[in-house]
Amino acid sequence: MPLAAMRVGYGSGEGAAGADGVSANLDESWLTGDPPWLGLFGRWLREGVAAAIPEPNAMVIATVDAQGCPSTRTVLCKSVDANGLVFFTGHDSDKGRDLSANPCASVTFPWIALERQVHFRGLVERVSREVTQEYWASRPRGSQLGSAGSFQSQPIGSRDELEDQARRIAAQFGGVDGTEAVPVPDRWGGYLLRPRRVEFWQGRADRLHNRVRLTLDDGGWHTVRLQP
Ligand SMILES: Cc1cc2nc3c(=O)[nH]c(=O)nc-3n(C[C@H](O)[C@H](O)[C@H](O)COP(=O)(O)O)c2cc1C
Ligand SMILES: Cc1ncc(COP(=O)(O)O)c(C=O)c1O
Repeated sequence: MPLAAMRVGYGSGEGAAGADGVSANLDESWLTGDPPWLGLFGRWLREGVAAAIPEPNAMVIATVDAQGCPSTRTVLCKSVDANGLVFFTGHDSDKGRDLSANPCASVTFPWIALERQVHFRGLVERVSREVTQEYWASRPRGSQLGSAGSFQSQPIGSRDELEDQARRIAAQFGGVDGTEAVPVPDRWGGYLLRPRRVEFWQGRADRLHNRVRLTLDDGGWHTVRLQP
């Protein structure tokens, strides 16, 4: 089928895997909690988990380099609370360098199977070393060794070289089957995105979608409905 002819209609509820609130129109009254995005975001995330969509906590994050050029890639959101969204990555990666130059990011949860997306934008800061260490300790040993064995976003000559490097570094900590703790590399850690703008999007028929945006200013959170 030609790309130009590929399209899916929204708003029938059929693609939505039984999630609540799909047939009803997204309404400002759904915004509950403090901050007011928290309740609905938590509900949609839980519905994504219940609907077994792949990696419901995956979010596409855009960062901007010192020249003002954006880049996007996917990361996993590892916690959410009233302060914002936490993810973990390499400080020397492209995104880590972008965030040092320009500590602002935008993320999208593309829950297409549920006919929904949520966008966040805000300032990003590093979490404390204690928070990073606690999350690191919860990761499988293989993932710890994978992160320790990779200098994220640096070039490497071949797959074999990457595997040799990872094996060498794993051996320093007793190897894949060892029991010696793998320390968190200094170059790896968590970031907190503190939202100042959040948009909930719900697909509807004939591209007449629902969009509700919340914005934080000195007076608190304001809600506005946007045209699709
Ligand atoms: C579903 C999925 C989840 C990912 N989660 C993470 C993550 O949590 N942290 C991370 O550093 N990279 C993650 N990655 C890899 C990134 O997308 C990316 O390739 C990497 O962070 C390097 O990005 P950069 O060079 O733009 O900094 C994930 C990739 C996918 C497809
Ligand atoms: C390179 C990389 N780092 C970190 C993560 C985050 O996941 P986890 O901490 O669950 O390993 C991922 C997930 O895909 C990843 O690909």
